[in-house]
Amino acid sequence: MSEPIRVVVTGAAGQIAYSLLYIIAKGDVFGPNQPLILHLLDIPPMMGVLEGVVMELADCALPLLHGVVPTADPAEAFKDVSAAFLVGAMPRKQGMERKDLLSANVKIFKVQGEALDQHAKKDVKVLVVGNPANTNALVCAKYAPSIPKENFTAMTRLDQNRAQAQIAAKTGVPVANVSNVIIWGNHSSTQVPDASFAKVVKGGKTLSASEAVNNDAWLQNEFIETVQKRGAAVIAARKMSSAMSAAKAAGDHMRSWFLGTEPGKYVSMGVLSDGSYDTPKDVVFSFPVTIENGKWQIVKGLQIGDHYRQLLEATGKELVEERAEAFAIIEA
Ligand SMILES: NC(=O)c1ccc[n+]([C@@H]2O[C@H](COP(=O)([O-])OP(=O)(O)OC[C@H]3O[C@@H](n4cnc5c(N)ncnc54)[C@H](O)[C@@H]3O)[C@@H](O)[C@H]2O)c1
Ligand SMILES: O=C(O)CC[C@H](O)C(=O)O
Repeated sequence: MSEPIRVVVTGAAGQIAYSLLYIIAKGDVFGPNQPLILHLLDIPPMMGVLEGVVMELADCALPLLHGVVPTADPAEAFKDVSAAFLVGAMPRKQGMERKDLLSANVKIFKVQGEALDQHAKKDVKVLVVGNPANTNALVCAKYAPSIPKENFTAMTRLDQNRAQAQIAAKTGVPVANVSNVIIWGNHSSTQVPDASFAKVVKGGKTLSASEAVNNDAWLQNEFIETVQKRGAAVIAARKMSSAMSAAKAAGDHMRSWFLGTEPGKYVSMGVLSDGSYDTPKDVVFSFPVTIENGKWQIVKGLQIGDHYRQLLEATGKELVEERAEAFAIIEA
């Protein structure tokens, strides 16, 4: 068995962390032979709640969990970590606009970028879950200049999982039989769920999603809207933001990053745009990626249809606007 790695989860006393910590500590993310020391960061008023979470982690009696460090001090939380799940931020509640989150949350990611820069391992892999996730990841990367920019990513895996689940339900196959659905752009209602290159295994055959669904109008309209609005639908029903599914997706994202993608398959991640597919550069944009040896690469050369091209433009425009707003707030 290898030496334990240090993994930080911020917002550790919150909803998403409550599911995520168990997923990580039982070995679903870094593999069954990788022991861990979990660093749990939250704000001072939440230290009592965090104590309860620490008790429960102990009571789970998980063999891979070699230590737990609960703290309200970012320097201690980020010390020597190899992986960072940045969950801690305010979630949107009913009646709040997504833009309200920008002013509430963006400064957290400046502080945490600086703390990562000073205290984390230089090859730390950072996943931003806290919303607005793409722009928060951009801010975090900017304030951690000693860590490579490609080590900062934002979560669109929940959108990918939602899209896969919609296609599985429509075609009557288990969700694992659906692959290569793409999420382009921002983790917001402008995101572009795109099944043009998706595959569905049905009746022993591998089909395109278009063949399997046999309803392109559904794929180009209702499917896209359902996935774009799924987070809001969960908030309306639960009166709280998605948590169990968000935790599962965070685990999936980091697992793919550490352990790689399967041959012929790709996953979607918010990464710093290099301008591929005519997207704006220097925003964190979700692309399809393949991953090998801990390094992601944008899948190139896909032929994007006109319908999707226009949607990609709109989500890119939103990210450019968010970037301007975020840095205006930070620099004010
Ligand atoms: N990217 C996605 O797909 C996705 C999906 C679901 C939720 N989210 C976002 O994840 C975030 C967390 O959601 P939640 O439901 O767990 O919220 P929550 O309110 O239950 O928990 C958030 C926790 O973060 C803590 N926190 C606040 N500021 C902090 C700071 N500076 N440092 C450390 N901890 C801090 C809070 O005290 C709280 O315990 C929200 O912004 C939500 O919108 C993203
Ligand atoms: O605030 C929202 O609209 C979405 C919350 C969360 O990011 C989700 O996708 O479930």
